[in-house]
Amino acid sequence: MTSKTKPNSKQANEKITFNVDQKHKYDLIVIGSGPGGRRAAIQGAELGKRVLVIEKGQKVGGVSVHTGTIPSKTMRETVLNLSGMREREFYGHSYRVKEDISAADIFERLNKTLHHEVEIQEMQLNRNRIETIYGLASFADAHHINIHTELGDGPCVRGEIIVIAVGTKPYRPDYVPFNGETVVDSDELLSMKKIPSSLAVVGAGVIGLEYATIFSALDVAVTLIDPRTKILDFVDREVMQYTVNQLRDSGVTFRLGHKVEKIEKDPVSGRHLCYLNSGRMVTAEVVLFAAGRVGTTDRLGLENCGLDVDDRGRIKVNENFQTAIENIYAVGDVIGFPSLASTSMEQGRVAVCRAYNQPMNDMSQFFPYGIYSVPEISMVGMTEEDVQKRNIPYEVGVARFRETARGQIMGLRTGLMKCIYSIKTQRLLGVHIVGEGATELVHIGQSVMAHKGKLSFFIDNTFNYPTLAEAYKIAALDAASRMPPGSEG
Ligand SMILES: Cc1cc2nc3c(=O)[nH]c(=O)nc-3n(C[C@H](O)[C@H](O)[C@H](O)COP(=O)(O)OP(=O)(O)OC[C@H]3O[C@@H](n4cnc5c(N)ncnc54)[C@H](O)[C@@H]3O)c2cc1C
Ligand SMILES: NC(=O)c1ccc[n+]([C@@H]2O[C@H](COP(=O)([O-])OP(=O)(O)OC[C@H]3O[C@@H](n4cnc5c(N)ncnc54)[C@H](O)[C@@H]3O)[C@@H](O)[C@H]2O)c1
Repeated sequence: MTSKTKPNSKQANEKITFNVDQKHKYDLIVIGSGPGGRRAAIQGAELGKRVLVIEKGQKVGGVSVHTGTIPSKTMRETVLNLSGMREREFYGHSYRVKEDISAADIFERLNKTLHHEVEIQEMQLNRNRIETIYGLASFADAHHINIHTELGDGPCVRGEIIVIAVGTKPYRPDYVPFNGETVVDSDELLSMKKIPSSLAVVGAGVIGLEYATIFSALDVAVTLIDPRTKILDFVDREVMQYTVNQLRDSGVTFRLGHKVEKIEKDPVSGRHLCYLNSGRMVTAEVVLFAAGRVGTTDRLGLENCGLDVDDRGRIKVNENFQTAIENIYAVGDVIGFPSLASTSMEQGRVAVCRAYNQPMNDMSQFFPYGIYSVPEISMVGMTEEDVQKRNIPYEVGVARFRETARGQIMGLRTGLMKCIYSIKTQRLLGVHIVGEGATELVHIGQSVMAHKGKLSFFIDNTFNYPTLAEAYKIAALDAASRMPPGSEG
């Protein structure tokens, strides 16, 4: 189902007049204070506009700060530090920095990080003289928004331009007996009181994989279930296979090609039984249901401004992030792929620049993707499958982190970088990394690609030594050794 403009009965049949005093009239209203909304608001303020942000939560920051990016990454960092996992190649697999890591250990650091992050974001909004009203926004028409606050109905506000940045929430189908403690979604996981002995993760998307591997690093017995046999299909297959093999080695159980049909609590053991369509069963103390997310559009009153959503609550936009209604834009997760904090921010900036006809460059086509599983995966550009589909003659260069001096010093036995080059032009087409520091290392490849850089860049330039970045050089030499003669580009 696609999004389309519906003739709006209220707009079409009667002209409603809203009594909005001057104080409540804004050039730009942004609904939602996540990465997309925050960046849109700041861009508006930088253009000298009077800006209001409406946020239904109690603090600014959105999913990114409160239940998504920052909490999951803080949890990962805490687990890696306290478990001593990074040092195990040297000190043995039984090495632990702290025995019996508790939920309190994890959440203490989490709360500090979140508090700090909210403070920074509030300061940013204040510094830019952006007003914030806490309450649920719902459209009265294409320019007017009612705000429902905790105390009851708040003011009706008017915006010339409106940016919807309401994000997503976990998908919660009726057949899953969520109870907030032992059958949870990814938001509820963050109020966990104790670390379970076993965890079934339903859905091997990015969220499922990240949490499955974080809990596995805590010595929890983890089973990851997904109806697809090819998980994370946007990741290079060789890199994904390498990752899955490594995870199997470290004890994660995969049930791929299996769909969960029913979840029940076993009255005797108190554990949960996940019935799979194949007839198999997975038993675990806690079930994390992470099988996708839906747009937070259900209480937005979109019908009053003539906007429609698809079956996952998402809003359709054009290349300027403009919806079917001229003065309304939408950015971030609510418009769908790629649903990243990083891309949402950029969309917020671009949407507001476009709304006010500001001259600007197009968004770069090369955005990196970082998956903070353990080990982390990151990539930019085309996968090997992409170049094959496009019939581009290519060569691949591979480097293993253990081949670098820095990798040896760090005790890395695993970690892989795969670089894809065009044979014809020698340009770098894609970088795929799995292992320590992947999400940082990928930006070197991104910069080279954005400047149309070639294989020779990595061969001719000096890199710091010892670094993991040296892997780029090793991979380039590997690719060069297989390039057909006369293909210097
Ligand atoms: C577990 C998890 C881990 C993630 N990890 C990463 C990562 O490592 N890297 C990465 O780039 N991305 C990550 N993401 C994705 C990232 O969090 C999102 O892409 C990003 O938060 C989307 O930003 P947004 O501005 O679209 O909206 P959100 O951050 O979802 O914020 C939307 C805001 O709108 C508010 N709102 C909703 N409806 C209304 C209304 N009617 N009125 C007023 N306010 C409203 C909400 O309260 C919320 O504060 C992760 C997501 C999850 C769930
Ligand atoms: N590091 C990051 O950038 C990061 C981290 C987390 C989340 N995110 C963003 O959040 C978004 C949502 O992530 P997600 O993992 O919830 O969704 P997703 O759509 O990526 O994955 C959902 C998975 O659940 C599976 N599934 C569907 N129904 C199922 C069932 N009944 N039983 C078992 N499995 C089932 C699907 O096959 C799919 O693999 C993503 O688009 C992602 O971009 C990004």
